[in-house]
Amino acid sequence: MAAAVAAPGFEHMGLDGRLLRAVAELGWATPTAIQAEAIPLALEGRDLLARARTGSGKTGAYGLPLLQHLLRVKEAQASSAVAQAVRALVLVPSKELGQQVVRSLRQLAAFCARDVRVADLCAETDLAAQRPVLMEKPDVVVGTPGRVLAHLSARSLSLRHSLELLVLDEADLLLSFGFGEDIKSLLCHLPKIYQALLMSATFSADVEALKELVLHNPVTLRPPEPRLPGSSQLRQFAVRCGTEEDKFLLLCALLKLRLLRGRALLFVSTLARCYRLKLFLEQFGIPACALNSELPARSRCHVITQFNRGIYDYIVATDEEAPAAPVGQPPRKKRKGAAQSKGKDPEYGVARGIDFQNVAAVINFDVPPTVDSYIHRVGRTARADNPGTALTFALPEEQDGLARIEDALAAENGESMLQPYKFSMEEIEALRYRCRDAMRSVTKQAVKEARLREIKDELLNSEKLKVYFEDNPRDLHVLRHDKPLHPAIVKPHLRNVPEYLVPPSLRGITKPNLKKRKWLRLPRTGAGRRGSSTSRGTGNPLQSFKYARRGAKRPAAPPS
Ligand SMILES: Nc1ncnc2c1ncn2[C@@H]1O[C@H](COP(=O)(O)OP(=O)(O)OP(=O)(O)O)[C@@H](O)[C@H]1O
Repeated sequence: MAAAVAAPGFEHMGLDGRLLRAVAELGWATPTAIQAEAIPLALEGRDLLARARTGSGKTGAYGLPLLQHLLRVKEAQASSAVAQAVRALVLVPSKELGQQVVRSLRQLAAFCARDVRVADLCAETDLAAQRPVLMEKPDVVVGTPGRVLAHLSARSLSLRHSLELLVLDEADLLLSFGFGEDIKSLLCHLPKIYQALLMSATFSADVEALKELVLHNPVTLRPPEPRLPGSSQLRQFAVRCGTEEDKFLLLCALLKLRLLRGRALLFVSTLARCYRLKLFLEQFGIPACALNSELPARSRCHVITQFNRGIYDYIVATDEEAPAAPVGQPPRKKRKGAAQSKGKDPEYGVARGIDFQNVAAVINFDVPPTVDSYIHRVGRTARADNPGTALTFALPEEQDGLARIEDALAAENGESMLQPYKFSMEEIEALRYRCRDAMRSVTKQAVKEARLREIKDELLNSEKLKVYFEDNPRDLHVLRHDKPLHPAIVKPHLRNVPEYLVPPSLRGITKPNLKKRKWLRLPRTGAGRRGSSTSRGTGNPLQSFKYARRGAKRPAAPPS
């Protein structure tokens, strides 16, 4: 993370002591570049348009001045008769991000929780259930534009006389998710004067249009840094695969032979592929959670929370997002109708903004559709100052897409960022037969059945999350989302990899049949998270063939 060296530390920013305590508790020693620039300006009351790379601490950059502002108002409120009111609104593009923002704001407000109340409108409860929360006039409301507008229209929320601060988080995504119209309608419910902060990982023509709508004479912050961390923190590899089978084989070798150390997010292009990959991994006894727009929001958020507690190692995610409208064209119409008719949640978003913790690697099992989508997916690793690795698997027909990404990254960084991942497939040929066997078992029908079963299970889980676990949060860990979805097709022998199938250079070193630990509860403090497994040791989770015996023929390791 690019910390601002010359900039003042948090303690010199004029922040309330309670906020400084929270910052220290989170283990934030110095402000990040964007925080160092944005916080003083926001505290002066300026409108901001801020772009900073993924994982660079944008939430703190707006969260701290927002809370500081509210604390000041509270102080004044104590001495005069100012009424309690909703003074700040944070608009987010997805429920997952909303939940995370609420969590971050509450962490930052941990020592002034009685003074500042944050309401979460992203939970999947219906409008009526959220009304009592809004009647209490929380100081901050966090929600998607659609949900906030619904409350404004139903008059369960009123901002016209009280709003003082508006934040648009992940502004580019708010538009590409089709919230443009909602935002426009929502603006009619706001007062004439308020401070606005617009945060985005990317700047596009759409964001410019939004800037015109909501910002007044803003300061534009664009720290001169590429959108992803440099190669000393984030190693990015392009893996050219000859066939679809090669992709599955390579992934199987990486995970089963423990060539890839640490936890990983695996991104695929479609829902069917999400379940295909999950079922494939199940064949080898590798549990993974699926994360996609078909699953109930409560389950999705629970998966992310549990992953961040260290309970799962792998998530297979589909980030289906509407591609941004071409430059110069108006933002797309909301895709609500189409998405909902297929049972998908238009307010779903995993690749963007979610602060997955301790992700050693992002694997693009399919090449992302756009450069932005690559940036956002890969931005889930190497967050804050942790190291990370990104591997992008590309079939011959995906090479053009990969080349576009390579060119864009090279133009941004002034050098080529994607290194070729030289892997000698011959070394893992012995696993090919098993891999083929597993792929054969994962038929279209099996995928369809797994998908249906998952939705059914997760709807039940979601209900449990609502009615039972809300009252008994200590029992939450018993609800898992990585159980096998189709045990009937699992061939038990595939779970164990006999020694003769292990590449000679790894025999006696890697332990593919060792049972993985089931539970790992990581401490939730900032300091604990930052001293994570990913940041220990060499920092390179691909320790592939580090242990290869001298003289033994070894498959090529990624260049270091
Ligand atoms: N000053 C800081 N020092 C150390 N860690 C920090 C600091 N500020 C934020 N972080 C941590 O960095 C991580 C990323 O922060 P955050 O989610 O705000 O990034 P972001 O810029 O919003 O990313 P994205 O664009 O992907 O949403 C979080 O785990 C957060 O706790």
